[in-house]
Amino acid sequence: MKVLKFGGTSVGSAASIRNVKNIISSRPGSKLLVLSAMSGVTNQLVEISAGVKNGNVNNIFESIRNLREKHFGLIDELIEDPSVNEDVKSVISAQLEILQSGCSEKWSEDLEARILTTGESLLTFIFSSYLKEQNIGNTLLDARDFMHISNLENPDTGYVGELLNDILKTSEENDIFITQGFVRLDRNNNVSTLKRGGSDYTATILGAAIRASEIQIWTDISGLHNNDPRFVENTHAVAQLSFEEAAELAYFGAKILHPQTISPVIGKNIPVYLKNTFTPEAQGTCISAIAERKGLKAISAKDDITAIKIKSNRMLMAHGFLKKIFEVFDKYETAIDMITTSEIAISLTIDDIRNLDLIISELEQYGEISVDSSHSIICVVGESLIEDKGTSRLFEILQDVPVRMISYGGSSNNISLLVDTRHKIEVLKKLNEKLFENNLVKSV
Ligand SMILES: Nc1ncnc2c1ncn2[C@@H]1O[C@H](COP(=O)(O)OP(=O)(O)O)[C@@H](O)[C@H]1O
Ligand SMILES: N[C@@H](CC(=O)OP(=O)(O)O)C(=O)O
Repeated sequence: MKVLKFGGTSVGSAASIRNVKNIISSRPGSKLLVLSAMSGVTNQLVEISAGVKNGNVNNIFESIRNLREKHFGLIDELIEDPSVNEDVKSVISAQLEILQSGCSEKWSEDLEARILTTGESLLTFIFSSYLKEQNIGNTLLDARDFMHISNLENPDTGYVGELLNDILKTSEENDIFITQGFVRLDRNNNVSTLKRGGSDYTATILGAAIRASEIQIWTDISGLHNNDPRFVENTHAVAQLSFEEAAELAYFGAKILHPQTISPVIGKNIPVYLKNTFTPEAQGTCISAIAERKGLKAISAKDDITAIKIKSNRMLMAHGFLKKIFEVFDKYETAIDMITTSEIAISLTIDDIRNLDLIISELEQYGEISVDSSHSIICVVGESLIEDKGTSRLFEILQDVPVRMISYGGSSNNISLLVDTRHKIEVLKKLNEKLFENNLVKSV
């Protein structure tokens, strides 16, 4: 079985959905399709949840009306048979009524998750009905029956596999299974999400769970590009990446992949292909166990980074100092991304600032604290990158930009720079021009 994930733009209109149908019907073999909500829908649901939180009821009704029009319009374009059309609309109406009655509840994280995941339920039902009307047999699976993920960072794919395989065994004889991305049940069996963009993660969790032969992530661009195409011109798709290279790029901001997408498949050695729904013939990117070539592959950037500096003379020659600092971050379950030290100071970065005030007040006992928000980590990635003699040019290129921290040597595949977000686009452009366009860094 292969797992194929189609993102919001791939299911964002009737024309795109017809492309998806052509892609799946031209590829033989059994498939598990993971679908996102239509593009823009989850953003609207986020606004609805915010409306419930702030008591802004008028906007909620307006937004639910918009969602109804959008999905009814899609049904009218896709489903011709009047009685099927009507049946599908009545199921969608019922789901929107559940959404609306949920909006009269008191806001909670649980309610927010139920609101946010409605888009995937609506779209998968319409898509499954459309395929059936086109005589393409399929079974719609409710992700809440098997996406039982207690630990978001380290999902138990074995358990998910047991639940899903039991369901697959008793399902009708179909080659095509369809389920919702993004949704999970948490340790208390409440509906929750895999965080924004999480359908990619659903695909790799399910791929690992059923030991799929491969995972395909279909989106609106032909593979992972060597730089962020939203900010930089003349980028190109990277044909092949190792799991480690792709994991670094996803974690450090390459938006095409949810940050945790790669981790479930590394141990299972299942290849992941990134493909374009709108030009399916394009090669895209293959992510697999070994990097086929060494050297620079791509650059990504992760925003909303906060740098914390702890300055203390007590650090001089002292052992155990770093342990105490790390214990504070551990206590507040806050992950550290970058770290540099000198004899009297330590600088580190975090992206989760929910407990920043508490962390700072505890760190103050160890030294003088300074905090810089609105920074970006620029991550330069490639197998054995630091053996590449050309990388020293990186610092010449950036001599005009203030670099707050550098991480070099932690992994041989990655050099990270911390810059003020105001300089991010300038840095991405300069690196693209000098490292790729002038080809200063050669493969080692
Ligand atoms: N390095 C990169 N390579 C490819 N796409 C990238 C990269 N960085 C950012 N992107 C953006 O990611 C988008 C695809 O991701 P996303 O919008 O989440 O798609 P989907 O809705 O299919 O999940 C692309 O349209 C592109 O603008
Ligand atoms: N619909 C969810 C989940 C998702 O992964 O969407 P997409 O595949 O369009 O990034 C979101 O917008 O966050």
